[in-house]
Amino acid sequence: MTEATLPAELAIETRNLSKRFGHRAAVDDVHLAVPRGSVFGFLGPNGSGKTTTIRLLLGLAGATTGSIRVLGGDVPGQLSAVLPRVGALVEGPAFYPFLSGAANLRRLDSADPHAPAKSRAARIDEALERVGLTHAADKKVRAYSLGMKQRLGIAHALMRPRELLVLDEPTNGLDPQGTREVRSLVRSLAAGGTTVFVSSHLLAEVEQMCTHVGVMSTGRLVAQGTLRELRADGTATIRLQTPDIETAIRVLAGLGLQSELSTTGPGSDGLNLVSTGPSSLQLAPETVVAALVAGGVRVRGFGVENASLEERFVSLTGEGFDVAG
Ligand SMILES: Nc1ncnc2c1ncn2[C@@H]1O[C@H](COP(=O)(O)OP(=O)(O)OP(=O)(O)O)[C@@H](O)[C@H]1O
Repeated sequence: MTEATLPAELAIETRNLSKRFGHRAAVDDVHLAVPRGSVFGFLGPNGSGKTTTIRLLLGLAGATTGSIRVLGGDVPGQLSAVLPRVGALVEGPAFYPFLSGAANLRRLDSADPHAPAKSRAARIDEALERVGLTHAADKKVRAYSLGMKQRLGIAHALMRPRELLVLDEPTNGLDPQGTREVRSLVRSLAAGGTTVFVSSHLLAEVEQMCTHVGVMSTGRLVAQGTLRELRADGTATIRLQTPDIETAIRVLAGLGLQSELSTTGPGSDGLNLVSTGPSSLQLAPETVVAALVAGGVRVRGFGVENASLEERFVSLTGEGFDVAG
């Protein structure tokens, strides 16, 4: 293997990871590969096993079988070396409503034996600034909106330099404004070089925030890769109306498309052809039409449909996703 073909270093890697509750596998033979520097969207419908996987990654629950490496260290074996380098927001931290945001961070940080007391005040200021809460530092948390509380949770995760942030459904329950705040925060953290592993049941959200995606369905990881790779895994469909069926089939085969006659379409007399091929062919309509015309095909009707990411996920999981954010 040459250097260029070596896989990028992984921030998270699991092999054969499974977690059973009684007879039911909440996580079923999952091989996760999260590259360093990625914003990895862990996408799946409710109940598909995302939270359970995250709890395993953080050593909050034990796996039934399989292995986990986080930032190069074994979990749970090397958890004490790994965890200080990981910031996590799982199930939302419990804040005291009668204390200010800054005072809550002080309490949480002083309870952390690894956190140096000397730099505490400066670290709190910096974390609040990174999540855009400096103006509300002295406000009591009971006066915070949900979005502000969520950002305070992320500030807590950022109190010390982190190589990896794990966020479980960070926009759940937020209003559109809070959702936008958290999404833009995730993007800015990633721009600063932190690997972010973020779970979501919203496809649109993952498309907006993430570079990579892993799709969970009933405990199994049914696809993972870059967003671009997953889009390219779909099917492109071309519909053509022409009297020159034989020639058209030949020309389209030359472009990598398989054709069959169709009874539906604009032509009612057997002149409709439906051709399919992988979306990765990235065929532009003008390219296909030009090839047909150059091959002597009389094009009387033509259309291209590329499978959307949503259709791809529905076909993978057998379920619809909420596509709105
Ligand atoms: N402690 C537990 N005991 C028994 N079953 C559990 C336990 N924790 C989770 N499960 C089950 O495992 C499955 C996966 O749950 P999990 O919470 O990981 O899914 P999820 O994708 O995070 O969904 P959600 O977004 O609703 O939290 C579900 O069927 C759930 O009921």
